[in-house]
Amino acid sequence: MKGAIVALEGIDGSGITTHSKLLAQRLSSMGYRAIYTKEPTEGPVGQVIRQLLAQGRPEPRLAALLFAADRSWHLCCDPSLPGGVMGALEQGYVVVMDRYKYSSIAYQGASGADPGWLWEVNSFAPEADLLIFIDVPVEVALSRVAERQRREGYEVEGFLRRAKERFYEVLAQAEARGVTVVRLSQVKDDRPLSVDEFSSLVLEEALRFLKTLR
Ligand SMILES: Nc1ncnc2c1ncn2[C@@H]1O[C@H](COP(=O)(O)OP(=O)(O)OP(=O)(O)O)[C@@H](O)[C@H]1O
Ligand SMILES: Cc1cn([C@H]2C[C@H](O)[C@@H](COP(=O)(O)O)O2)c(=O)[nH]c1=O
Repeated sequence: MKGAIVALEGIDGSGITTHSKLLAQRLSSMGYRAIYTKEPTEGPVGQVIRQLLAQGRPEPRLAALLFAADRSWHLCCDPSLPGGVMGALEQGYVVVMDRYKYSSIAYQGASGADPGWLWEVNSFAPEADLLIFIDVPVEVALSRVAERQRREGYEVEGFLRRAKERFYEVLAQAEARGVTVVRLSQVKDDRPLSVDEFSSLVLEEALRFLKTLR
């Protein structure tokens, strides 16, 4: 099977890391050649990004260019993957991405950068095959972020509300670019779904998509 990029996206505190890792684990246990990876990476540019995020919100064009540079390294050269993301895809991996280019268009867009320019700056990166957007109320996401020892630059209510609005626009634009987009709410009948319940929903959507590639 040719490889595929399954990108999980959402605002801080929506559970992207949790559910990306669980998805990669569950796909692997079912016999898929699946691998988890994240952006920003732990590579040289990713480390610079972390330093800037610890100080606040970077200037949007600077942030966009740094995230794009980190993405370029991730695609070609990240040693945690067999030949970077592109090498893993060539070897037939399902690459489960804990954030990808769509975070940049939403977050740096919400910071004031022009969306058209953001799409252009990230046009070198292949589109995801499947984009799963984890939809949680901002209040729920914020309550989870509040439990952390340290907050990073984007983890403030007003900004996350803007970023979430931008994500809705990005999802439509991604779909227009041929990406299969699935928006999954973490709340059902006014009740937040547990980690296991939501993880099963994510797996179900991923399996439904992967079966179309066979
Ligand atoms: N469906 C869920 N129900 C309850 N708690 C959840 C759910 N999914 C994730 N969590 C919890 O929410 C917290 C944040 O999850 P996680 O670190 O995966 O968020 P994140 O989206 O990656 O945030 P950030 O992008 O800021 O890193 C964790 O404590 C995780 O256990
Ligand atoms: C890939 C990417 C990420 N961000 C933002 C989103 C988060 O606030 C931080 C760090 O991400 P993490 O999931 O908490 O590790 O970076 C961004 O603004 N632009 C991007 O391209």
